[in-house]
Amino acid sequence: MADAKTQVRRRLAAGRRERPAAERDAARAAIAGHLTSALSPCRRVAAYLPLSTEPLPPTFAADLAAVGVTVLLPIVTGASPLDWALADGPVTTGSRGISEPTGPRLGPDAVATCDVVLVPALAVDHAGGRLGRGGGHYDRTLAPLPTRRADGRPWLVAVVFDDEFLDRVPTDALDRPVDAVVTPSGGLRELPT
Ligand SMILES: Nc1nc2c(c(=O)[nH]1)N(C=O)[C@@H](CNc1ccc(C(=O)N[C@@H](CCC(=O)O)C(=O)O)cc1)CN2
Ligand SMILES: Nc1ncnc2c1ncn2[C@@H]1O[C@H](COP(=O)(O)OP(=O)(O)OP(=O)(O)O)[C@@H](O)[C@H]1O
Repeated sequence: MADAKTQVRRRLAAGRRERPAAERDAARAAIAGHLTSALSPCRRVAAYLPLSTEPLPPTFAADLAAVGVTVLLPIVTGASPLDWALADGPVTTGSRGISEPTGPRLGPDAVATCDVVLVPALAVDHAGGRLGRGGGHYDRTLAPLPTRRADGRPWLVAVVFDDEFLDRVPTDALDRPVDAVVTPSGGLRELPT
């Protein structure tokens, strides 16, 4: 029998596939507006190139770079923590249909040098619990960061549609809570983690 996370993931992934394109595009535009104004003062941001169903516009990383932010993008390297490269060069199609940057690899530790990490999620709860796609890529990547923000680590921001910000999502001990969530209608909100 599929575990609790798998069942919730299936439901949320189906919801994303069924979401009308016009609704998705309006949500993407709202999220980009919230994030661009909040993140434009940052020095370095770890973003990602979205899949076709995700609530971030495909141009978001380039748009943020265009306002002077250094933007890093993830590269999947098997079961290791994600590697990173700058968003300023060409992209290629990497593992599982994800677009990946082709520039020099900065190494997994580069994530720690960012002010903010945008974290993809299928859902987030009010305590910062995050449900990802199940690869554990972000959990492994974020695990080495200090637990407390006072110890100097990036702000972790999950990006979801309105109806994916839930009271509770299934989590386990390896799941790293996020510090904030951005939704189209709610904007960028800090979470009590
Ligand atoms: N945009 C984005 N980049 C990311 C992630 C993510 O969730 N979103 N990841 C987070 O860890 C890592 C890649 N992990 C992934 C895990 C599963 C699938 C996946 O299920 N792909 C489907 C196609 C989905 C679609 O088109 O919507 C497939 O292979 O069938 C993709 C990426 C790193 N980069
Ligand atoms: N810090 C870690 N070190 C090693 N393995 C880990 C770590 N965190 C998670 N994993 C493993 O990764 C797999 C997927 O974890 P989980 O279901 O929490 O993924 P997820 O959070 O949905 O995915 P992602 O982080 O890619 O968005 C599990 O087998 C889990 O044991």
